[in-house]
Amino acid sequence: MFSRLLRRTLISTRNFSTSKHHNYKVAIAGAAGGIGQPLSLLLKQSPLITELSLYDIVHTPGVAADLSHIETTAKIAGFMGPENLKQALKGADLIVVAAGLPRKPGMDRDDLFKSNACVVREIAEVTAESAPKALLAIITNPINSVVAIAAEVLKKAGKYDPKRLFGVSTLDVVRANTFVAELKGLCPLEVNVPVIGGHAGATIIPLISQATPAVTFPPDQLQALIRRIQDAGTEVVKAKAGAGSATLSTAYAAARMAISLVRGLNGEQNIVECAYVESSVTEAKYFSTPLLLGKNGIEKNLGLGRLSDFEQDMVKKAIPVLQKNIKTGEDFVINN
Ligand SMILES: NC(=O)c1ccc[n+]([C@@H]2O[C@H](COP(=O)([O-])OP(=O)(O)OC[C@H]3O[C@@H](n4cnc5c(N)ncnc54)[C@H](O)[C@@H]3O)[C@@H](O)[C@H]2O)c1
Ligand SMILES: O=C(O)C[C@H](O)C(=O)O
Repeated sequence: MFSRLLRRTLISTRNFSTSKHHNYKVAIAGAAGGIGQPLSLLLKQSPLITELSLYDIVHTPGVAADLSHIETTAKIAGFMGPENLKQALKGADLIVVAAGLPRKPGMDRDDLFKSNACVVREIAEVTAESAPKALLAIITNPINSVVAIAAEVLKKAGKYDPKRLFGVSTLDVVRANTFVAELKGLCPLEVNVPVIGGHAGATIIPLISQATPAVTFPPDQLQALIRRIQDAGTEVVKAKAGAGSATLSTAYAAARMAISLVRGLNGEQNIVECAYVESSVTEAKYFSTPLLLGKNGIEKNLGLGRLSDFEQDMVKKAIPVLQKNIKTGEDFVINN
């Protein structure tokens, strides 16, 4: 009785539930990490996923053995080391990348580029070879730049489909929902705040004017709220004091995004998530906006919607920053 109740609770969490059952293979790169482990646990709860492939350069046999005892549908397989990456990704419908270094206090996300660029390049190269039709969802920072690396690698291999590549910025939406709910005394599950732009500092643009239910704040409280959403990653990095960055809330957010992508593949209607994707909505080549998801990944980019003057100004300021971040990613592929 208890276990059934627990299972129902886990799989009926917001956006995790589904009525149809199909066979989807999801691969997680970086599966033994601070995000990878709880993300794998959350995805093990989804009845839509029948195969969960766990890849890392360390510890995957242990993580896989542990998860494989859980009484849910997904079959678990663990793969360790680059020589097994091809097999880990083979035939995946969705690949989620949480591999690479996290921040320490005093660093910004761009400081991770040097170490994480190669990791994303390697996984994108093997994706092109092993699972060219997979949706590729990248959590690894700096998202603003590494999504461009994956795109360029896939283009080089002749396998790029802009509808299938996503930078996972769901955590910004999750945080915005939580903080707005706290300030207004609302249930967070009923709040939805689109967050557009990118995933670092001033490129994180919460659209409070488009929140549902509608909410308003005096200007100083609005400024403080936006600043808190933009700095929330740093808030966690500081609190963890050298032990890494957000892992549990990221795993929740990434699981929400992954399940939404799989529900889209499964033909469910009206699945909308914000993510950082190739875009013609602004002058920045990649930009996060709400996306309608479907059988081929992005069904429709829902665009910016109506912005307040303040939000328009934030977009204007974010564009040159994003353009610079994107160029860093593109140049890395050209020069290496
Ligand atoms: N998008 C977001 O919202 C968001 C939120 C939090 C963290 N992040 C980013 O996610 C990444 C992972 O964070 P974490 O806290 O899980 O770090 P972590 O160090 O705990 O885990 C990273 C894992 O990646 C593995 N790894 C390293 N190189 C690899 C490779 N070449 N192939 C496969 N696996 C490899 C490591 O062995 C480790 O298990 C970081 O870059 C972090 O900045 C993004
Ligand atoms: O802040 C970080 O470095 C991790 C992540 O991008 C976050 O927003 O928590």
